[in-house]
Amino acid sequence: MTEQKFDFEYTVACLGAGYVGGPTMAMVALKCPEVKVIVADINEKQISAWNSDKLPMYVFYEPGLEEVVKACRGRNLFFTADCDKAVIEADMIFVSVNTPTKKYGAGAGKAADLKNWELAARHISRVANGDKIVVEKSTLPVRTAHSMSRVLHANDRKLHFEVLSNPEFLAEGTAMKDLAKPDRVLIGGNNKEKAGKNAIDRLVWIYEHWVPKERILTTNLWSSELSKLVANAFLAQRVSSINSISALCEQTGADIDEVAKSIGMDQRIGNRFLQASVGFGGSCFQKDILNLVYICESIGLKEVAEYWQQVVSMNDWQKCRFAQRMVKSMFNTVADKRIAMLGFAFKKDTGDTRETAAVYVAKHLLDERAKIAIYDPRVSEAQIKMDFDYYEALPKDEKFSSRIDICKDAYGACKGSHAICVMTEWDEFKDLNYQKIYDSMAKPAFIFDGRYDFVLVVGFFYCLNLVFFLDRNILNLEGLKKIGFEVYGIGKPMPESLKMDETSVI
Ligand SMILES: NC(=O)c1ccc[n+]([C@@H]2O[C@H](COP(=O)([O-])OP(=O)(O)OC[C@H]3O[C@@H](n4cnc5c(N)ncnc54)[C@H](O)[C@@H]3O)[C@@H](O)[C@H]2O)c1
Ligand SMILES: O=c1ccn([C@@H]2O[C@H](COP(=O)(O)OP(=O)(O)O[C@H]3O[C@H](CO)[C@@H](O)[C@H](O)[C@H]3O)[C@@H](O)[C@H]2O)c(=O)[nH]1
Repeated sequence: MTEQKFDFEYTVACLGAGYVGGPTMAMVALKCPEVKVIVADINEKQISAWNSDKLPMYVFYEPGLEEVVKACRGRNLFFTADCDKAVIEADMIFVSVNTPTKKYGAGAGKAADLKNWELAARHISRVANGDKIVVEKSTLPVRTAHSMSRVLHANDRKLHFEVLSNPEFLAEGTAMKDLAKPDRVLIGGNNKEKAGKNAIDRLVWIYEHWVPKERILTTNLWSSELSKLVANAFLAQRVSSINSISALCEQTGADIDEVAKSIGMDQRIGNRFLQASVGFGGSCFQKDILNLVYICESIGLKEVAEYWQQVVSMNDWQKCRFAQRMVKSMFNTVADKRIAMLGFAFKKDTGDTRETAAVYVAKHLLDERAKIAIYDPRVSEAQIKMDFDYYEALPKDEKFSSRIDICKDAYGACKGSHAICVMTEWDEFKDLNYQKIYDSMAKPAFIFDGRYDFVLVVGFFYCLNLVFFLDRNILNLEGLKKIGFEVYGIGKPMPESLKMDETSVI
């Protein structure tokens, strides 16, 4: 991308051009035309994807993103693999590198792996030619800023680096909307010192271009770092809570739709994040809660650690429960049966598959020797293959192609299958011709709906105009029953035939 010459008032760079770094910086560039924005990544492939004419949808499918990138790229938004140049040019450097769960050594399976963050900090310290503001955009354990400040200052050139925490709260699939109209922007800094206050003011100035001042919160560093972990823990806790109740509904005849609506209309509880599902996925919830658990364990807060651990354990149980329900319903065997999996992404409107519930359900079914036919409108075959490897979902000595069939559409996946499981709430799954699908399947034809979608309903309550969500399974379960399907919906009263199977011995 050739760079045109403009006099920019200020330059920001971002190390890490992933799901967060790319969209976040694109929004800064859109809203702050006088600011030059450079997004740098050590992964050259990633950078050439951002610089390509059409953003590869399997890499960055995010509604509204392409339009913003096209409007700003080459004007005040630049993507580069030259991280040195980005650091040298920038007054402020966001660090938005990945901080996955550590897989080795102390804290393996729980603690955040800070390797990338430390490398980025060392890089900045090594090549910077002047004082810089360094902004934590990645999600990090509380008190990371302290360690990072030490790493950054371990240079012999007497440079000063002011570290801020500015965690990101966007959700994938709605990232551009979330960035354009955030509930709040959180900025943590050393608000006791002049340099810290100046740095906070600079970052506030950026966001003030489009975010109302009252939505920009400034706090101390540790509150900001911790708030990000806590926000995700609370959100995930709601999903695990409603999922725990979904199991109770299935056994008692209560209906999870009705329960969620009834409790959600209580304004103290609120109606969002009450959609029961096969389990939460995505790169953040599990990782961030485990990180919180690890921090609590490390400082001896055993009871607090156990409390939050249960949110993840409940989620694991829900994924497993869903897969077991499938096996039990299908006469306790799925060996050599073709099972159509509709959706593989961890939620709709994204091609992201990190920690997707689909791969865990698939693993369980493959252990039971099923054959799986997968269709997802935004996830490539290569990505699915990588996920099966990464999560070791395929039994040893089994070839991917002998057990997994990646299909071009839902009809192809369902054809000849004994069962369908809906793993992602893609809108297109609501409008399929289910009669045609039923006719093409082995009988009895089962359908297991692991997802809820919602319709927005505007209701009037006294004089107040209340907006609430009415939950429902992604599929019209009653309609499917009329066609002849054996239907299972999360949190729906279980049919008597399935209840019988529940008590049977494998
Ligand atoms: N994905 C989300 O929805 C989301 C939302 C809020 C916060 N977060 C947090 O933001 C951070 C980034 O998440 P993500 O989903 O964008 O990750 P990602 O894996 O999509 O992107 C991270 C990028 O950083 C690059 N990178 C790694 N080390 C680097 C270095 N030293 N210099 C330059 N580039 C480097 C990688 O090549 C990769 O492209 C994580 O801490 C995550 O927890 C993610
Ligand atoms: O009622 C609900 C809501 C969500 N989910 C599932 O929970 C997961 C996470 O969904 P969501 O939070 O919408 O997506 P993420 O992109 O993972 O966003 C979360 O994680 C980000 C990374 O930290 C944060 O920035 C966001 O604020 C936070 O919502 C997905 O599998 C959803 O299907 C449910 O099962 N039921």
